[in-house]
Amino acid sequence: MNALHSYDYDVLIIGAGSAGLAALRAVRRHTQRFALIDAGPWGTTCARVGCMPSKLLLEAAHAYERRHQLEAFGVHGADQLRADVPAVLQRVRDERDRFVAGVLKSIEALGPRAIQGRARIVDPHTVEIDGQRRLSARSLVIATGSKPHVPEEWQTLGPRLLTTDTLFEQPDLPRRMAVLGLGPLGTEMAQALAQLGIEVTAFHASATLAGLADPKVNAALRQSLERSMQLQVGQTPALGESGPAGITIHAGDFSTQVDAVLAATGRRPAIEGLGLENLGIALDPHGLPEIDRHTMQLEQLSVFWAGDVNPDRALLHEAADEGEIAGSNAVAEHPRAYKRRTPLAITFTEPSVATVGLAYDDHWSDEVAIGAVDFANQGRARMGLRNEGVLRLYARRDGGELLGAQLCAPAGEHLAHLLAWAIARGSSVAELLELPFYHPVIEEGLRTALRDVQAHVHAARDTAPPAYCAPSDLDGLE
Ligand SMILES: Cc1cc2nc3c(=O)[nH]c(=O)nc-3n(C[C@H](O)[C@H](O)[C@H](O)COP(=O)(O)OP(=O)(O)OC[C@H]3O[C@@H](n4cnc5c(N)ncnc54)[C@H](O)[C@@H]3O)c2cc1C
Ligand SMILES: NC(=O)c1ccc[n+]([C@@H]2O[C@H](COP(=O)([O-])OP(=O)(O)OC[C@H]3O[C@@H](n4cnc5c(N)ncnc54)[C@H](O)[C@@H]3O)[C@@H](O)[C@H]2O)c1
Repeated sequence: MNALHSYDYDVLIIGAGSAGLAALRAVRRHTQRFALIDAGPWGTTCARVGCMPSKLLLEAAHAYERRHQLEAFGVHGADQLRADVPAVLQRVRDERDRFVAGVLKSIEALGPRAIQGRARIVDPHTVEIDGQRRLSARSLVIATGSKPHVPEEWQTLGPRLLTTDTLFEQPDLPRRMAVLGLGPLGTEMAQALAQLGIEVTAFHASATLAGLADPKVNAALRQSLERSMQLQVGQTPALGESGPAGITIHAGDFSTQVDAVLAATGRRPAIEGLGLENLGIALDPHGLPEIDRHTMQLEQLSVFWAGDVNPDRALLHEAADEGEIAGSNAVAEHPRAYKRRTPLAITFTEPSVATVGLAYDDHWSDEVAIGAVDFANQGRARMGLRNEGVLRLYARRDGGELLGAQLCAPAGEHLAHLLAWAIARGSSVAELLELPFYHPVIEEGLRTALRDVQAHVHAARDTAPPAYCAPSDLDGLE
């Protein structure tokens, strides 16, 4: 790259989250003339209030939930078990703090190149910090993340309104809670709270839970959630009276009283006061620029965009990829276009939920063949009393290329990875059926779904199994 020393820096990265830190790693391979600006708190959303504490809470909840199966396994006395919610939350924070400490250590090592302050863009090469000093750079990376969005009426609840920014800081949780919004985040937290013994009523404005477009998978998730909580889906809840006795919430004819509300009503890009209007580019009605997701470049500017500030795929691995692309292009002579990965999104409920590759569409024509497995009678799942959920596969009818999947299934997070890897490699269903399947494993359920979809595929080539695995042997294994 041309080091144009008329600027203070080669690159300024705004936002030290997972995307900003990935951009930093890419930038450092080429130049040491960079600075990382964050308004704080430092430590990343993922480690502080996102992926890590939420999964820690879910692990505790799932462990406690297993007590319901112990009697059936022949293990007695599980009814004596109690979840100590303050202790659960303390472990969440202790472990979370370890993850955050690792991030903070890497920031400290940057010395003065880590700048504390709120950044505002003045022009495509200039950033103002806290309205005071100005810094200039050849390139900017904007990675300011997102923030919980809570409809105004619920904000009147004051401290009885929680978001995932505040949930994990609670010393204890009340007896009755409402969860508003069952996107991936609300679904995870509603199940965690319910499994820990809190009376949860979950409200969801649409009928589609955890972003699932496939109605059969959605129905399976709904059935599983309803075992531990009261669900009100398909209408927007309204806040009724709130007093010392509780908070009243209505949804149509239904009403209930709770002690606190967790709002999981979506997140919005953190662009307020960022000065995007000073870049001189077109912004949509939400104030967001159009982004080329292969270069992460904003129009022809030397300004790059990464992470949840782009609401397109607000996931950790996508934020990291976008940071890598943005950082690499911020120091490149000419921005390069990078291939993006196969879509993969997981919701860590039990059974877990995933969307892989092409998402289900109600309007698909005959070009897409669908296959499925129901885990109710799947051998290994039954052994572990985890026999619920469905997996649906979508393949190109002509030739059988695997295109996508949605699932709510035992070990779903692992099945989803196998499927994402197969889709990324362009594998056909027939090719996947040639691969080994051990016995007895949950993956045999995936094989059932592969066979089901294969039955609806028009083979493009000779799909006879290889000689070492005759068709009759395959039948015998199930
Ligand atoms: C509860 C929860 C659970 C999640 N679980 C998962 C999961 O299991 N798997 C998964 O893949 N994803 C999960 N996610 C999503 C994942 O956490 C995000 O995709 C990821 O953290 C986004 O990283 P980021 O760098 O874009 O944003 P952030 O980490 O939020 O970083 C943005 C940074 O920018 C700073 N900033 C903002 N504005 C300014 C400004 N004007 N000046 C200076 N600094 C500024 C902020 O202080 C912040 O530090 C979860 C999210 C939440 C909330
Ligand atoms: N495990 C994971 O991968 C994971 C976990 C959490 C979040 N995330 C990511 O974080 C992002 C944010 O997730 P999210 O679940 O917060 O947001 P979301 O936008 O996906 O879901 C919020 C849901 O709340 C509903 N809603 C909005 N207002 C409502 C109201 N007043 N009452 C009831 N329902 C209401 C909406 O219909 C929407 O479906 C997602 O893009 C997701 O990719 C991922």
